[in-house]
Amino acid sequence: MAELAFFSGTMDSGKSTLALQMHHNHAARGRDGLLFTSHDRSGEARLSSRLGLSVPAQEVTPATDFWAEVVERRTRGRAVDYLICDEAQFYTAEQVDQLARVVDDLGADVFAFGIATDFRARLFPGSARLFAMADRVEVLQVQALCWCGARATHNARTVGGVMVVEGEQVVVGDVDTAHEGDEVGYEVLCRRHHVRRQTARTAQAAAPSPQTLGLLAESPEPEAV
Ligand SMILES: Nc1ncnc2c1ncn2[C@@H]1O[C@H](COP(=O)(O)OP(=O)(O)O)[C@@H](O)[C@H]1O
Ligand SMILES: Cc1cn([C@H]2C[C@H](O)[C@@H](COP(=O)(O)O)O2)c(=O)[nH]c1=O
Repeated sequence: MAELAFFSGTMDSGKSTLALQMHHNHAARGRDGLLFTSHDRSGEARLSSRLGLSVPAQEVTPATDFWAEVVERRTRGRAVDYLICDEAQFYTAEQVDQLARVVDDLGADVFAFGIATDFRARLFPGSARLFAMADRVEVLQVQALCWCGARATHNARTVGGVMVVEGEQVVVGDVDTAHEGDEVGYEVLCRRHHVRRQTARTAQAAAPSPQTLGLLAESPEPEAV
C-alpha cells in the first residue's frame, strides 16, 4: 500500500542524502519517481547533499499543485510510482494535503524530508502538516551534535556566530561556514543551549581563559566543614 512518510531531522542530519539514496534504490528497481525541492542551498531546482551529490529537481513554489502534476503526467501515459519531496518544511499545508491525496487516491508513495522547527523552535507550516498527516514519521539515525557533544535537536540562526531570534522565518543558509561579520548562518544545538542562546562561539568567549583556569588549579581546596 502506498504511504506518506516524513523523514525529519535538524539541519545537517543527512536528510537530502537519504532522499537521494531512496531515489536511487527505487529507480534501480525500475520504479518511476519525481524529485521536488524548494530553496535548496545549491540553487533553484536542485536537490543537493553535503556529501557531494546534486541532481536536478522540480522547484516547489506556492503555485505548485502536486495532485495536478501527477495527474497530468499519468494522462500523458507516464508512470509516477513515487515522489521525493525535499525541504518539505517550506511547502504549504495545502500542498501537504495534496501529497496525502496523491498517496490515497493515486497510489503513489510520497517520501518527504525536512526540518521540523525554525530558528525560534517553532514548527514550519509544511512540517506541522506532515506531522499531522503522515502515515509514518522517522527521525534521522545519524545524530547531528551540539558543540557540547549532546544530540542536537534544534536549529539556531546566527549572525557572526551569535544566535539571533528576530527575522524572517525563511532565510536560506548553511551550517559549516565561518560566519564572520554580519553574515547569517546556522548552528545545530541541543535544547539546553538553544534555550540559553549559547552557540559554539559565545560559549568559547564565556569560557574561563587558560590563565584563569591555571589560577583556579593553583588555589587551595576549600576546607571541609
Ligand atoms: N566531509 C564529510 N565526510 C563525511 N560525511 C560528511 C561530510 N560532510 C557532510 N557529511 C555528512 O553529511 C551530513 C549532511 O548531509 P545532508 O544530506 O546535506 O544533510 P541535511 O539535508 O539533513 O541538511 C552530515 O550530517 C554528515 O553526516
Ligand atoms: C532553521 C531555519 C532554516 N532555514 C533554512 C536554512 C537552509 O537553507 C534550510 C535547511 O536546509 P537543510 O538541508 O536541512 O540544511 O532551511 C530557514 O529558512 N529558516 C530557519 O529558521
